[in-house]
Amino acid sequence: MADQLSLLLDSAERFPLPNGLRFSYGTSGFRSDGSVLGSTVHRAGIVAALRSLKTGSTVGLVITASHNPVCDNGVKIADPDGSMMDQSWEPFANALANAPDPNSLAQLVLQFAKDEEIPLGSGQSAEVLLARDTRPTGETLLEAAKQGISSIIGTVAIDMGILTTPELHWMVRCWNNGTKATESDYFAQLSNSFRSLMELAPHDNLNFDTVEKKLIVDGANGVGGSKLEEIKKNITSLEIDVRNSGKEGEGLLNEGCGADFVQKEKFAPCGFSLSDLGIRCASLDGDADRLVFFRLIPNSNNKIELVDGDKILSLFAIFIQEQLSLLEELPARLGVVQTAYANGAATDYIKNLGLEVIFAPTGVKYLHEKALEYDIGLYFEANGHGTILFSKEFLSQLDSVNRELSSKFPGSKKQRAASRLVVVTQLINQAVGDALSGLLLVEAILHNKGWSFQKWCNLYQDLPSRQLKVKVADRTAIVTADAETRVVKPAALQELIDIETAKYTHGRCFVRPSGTEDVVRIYAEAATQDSADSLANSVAQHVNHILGSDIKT
Ligand SMILES: CC(=O)N[C@H]1[C@@H](OP(=O)(O)O)O[C@H](CO)[C@@H](O)[C@@H]1O
Ligand SMILES: [Mg+2]
Repeated sequence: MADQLSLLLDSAERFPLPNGLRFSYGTSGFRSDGSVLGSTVHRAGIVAALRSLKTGSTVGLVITASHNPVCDNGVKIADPDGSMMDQSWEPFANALANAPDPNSLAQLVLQFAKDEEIPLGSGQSAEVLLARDTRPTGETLLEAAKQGISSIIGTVAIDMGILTTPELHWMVRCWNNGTKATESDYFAQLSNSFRSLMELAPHDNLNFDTVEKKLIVDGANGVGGSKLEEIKKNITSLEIDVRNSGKEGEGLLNEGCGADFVQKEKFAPCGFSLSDLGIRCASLDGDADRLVFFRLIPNSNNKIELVDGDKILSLFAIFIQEQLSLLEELPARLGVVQTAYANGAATDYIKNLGLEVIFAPTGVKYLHEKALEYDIGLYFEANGHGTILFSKEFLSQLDSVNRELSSKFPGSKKQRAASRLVVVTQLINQAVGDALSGLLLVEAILHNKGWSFQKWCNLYQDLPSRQLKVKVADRTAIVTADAETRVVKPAALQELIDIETAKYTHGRCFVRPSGTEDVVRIYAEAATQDSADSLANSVAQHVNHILGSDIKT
């Protein structure tokens, strides 16, 4: 233990906590300006090493700030099954990130190891897979993570290189399952399962004219574009044109492009023009875990028709439900998880399909957790982050139904439905929402259904909505309940929200503190855009009065 202590102290000495800053493991890990994150990432390395020791499995650590500006960076930890680190460890991660000096850091580690019965210093080995996105501060921060990891005796850091966030999560999951886990395995799994699903399209409802072969993808000048270039080498049935791929001269990461920009601004990203009219387009975020689709609207100054996470979710739900309806021998409890940001029209649409819809607070870790409660759990945030989870029991039943049908009724409708489901389980990234795997699944489903982009858009009409953000002195003064749909503190605020909302047809409004930015977010929905804008504005004024702030859009 003495060796362990001196190793920790020496290592922590090299990464002092910057003066006056506090770090918090928010909705999606620690995030801040990349230049001040050395100590945080070093300490996240320690947390990851301990997590690996505790679980006796490999864990992951990824350095990224997703859709945030290029100067930002961040770090998050993946658990052995590829999901986000168990939330019960977040308070420790927070305490460690803010430990004022090496001594208190070491004491926190020793105490936590004792409380959690982590075999620290026992000779047990541990492993952390590392990855980073393309941000300029990534390389230095990766070194900080490595030093944090190696300050826990017996832990090995394995650098997997520059990856999308979902690739790293996928690798951790495969590594622990003992299945192939390299990047070329990931590419092969995606392209092979995509090809298989395309080939399983019913022969009788195909109309190749309506499903355009061409897709233009905005890579947000992040890490996803170059990965898609690799995947597309093995795909012939779809013509993919990658823009904003992060190559020299193409523009800055997430600036005027990317899924966050497209979804919030409802404008075409840079690099797109009127010559792209009529073509189906998609947009990834900087670390390729979010996905939205869009199409330019003629004569509209680059405005777009948006297909957001809610509509991707609806498409996936319809497709899975359709296959299941052909397979009465395969009963499955299907559940859909959304957040309060889901458009009311989307929720109504999914409920009308006869599906169970439940709500979770913002942040995929919360949605993922709820989706695990079903045989098939589908979850999406409106901003395009989501996936489909299949329970172990369902997967094994599906496998045996598929085998039986393949031997008894090969080529039958039922057998093809079972095969489609099998392929979906291989194409979708079950570790975490993955823009690349989601994109290929969307494309294969549109092809299977013979659906044009228009048909998909027309599933339902979104209710007009408006999002605002307000900077306040202390956003933690707002406490919410019921999956963030109600403010419980300050109570007067909820009363005012209720009074404002009641003034509008189809009015809905909620307020919550962001988990990634120092702001309070306001969301409003109503029958017309003017009403949604006015509802959001009046609630923002109330937030302003009660908490003291400036309104930002
Ligand atoms: C309204 C919104 O889009 N919120 C985003 C944003 O979280 P906030 O807690 O709202 O800042 O970033 C999260 C991480 O990417 C994402 O999960 C979430 O959906
Ligand atoms: Mg992201």
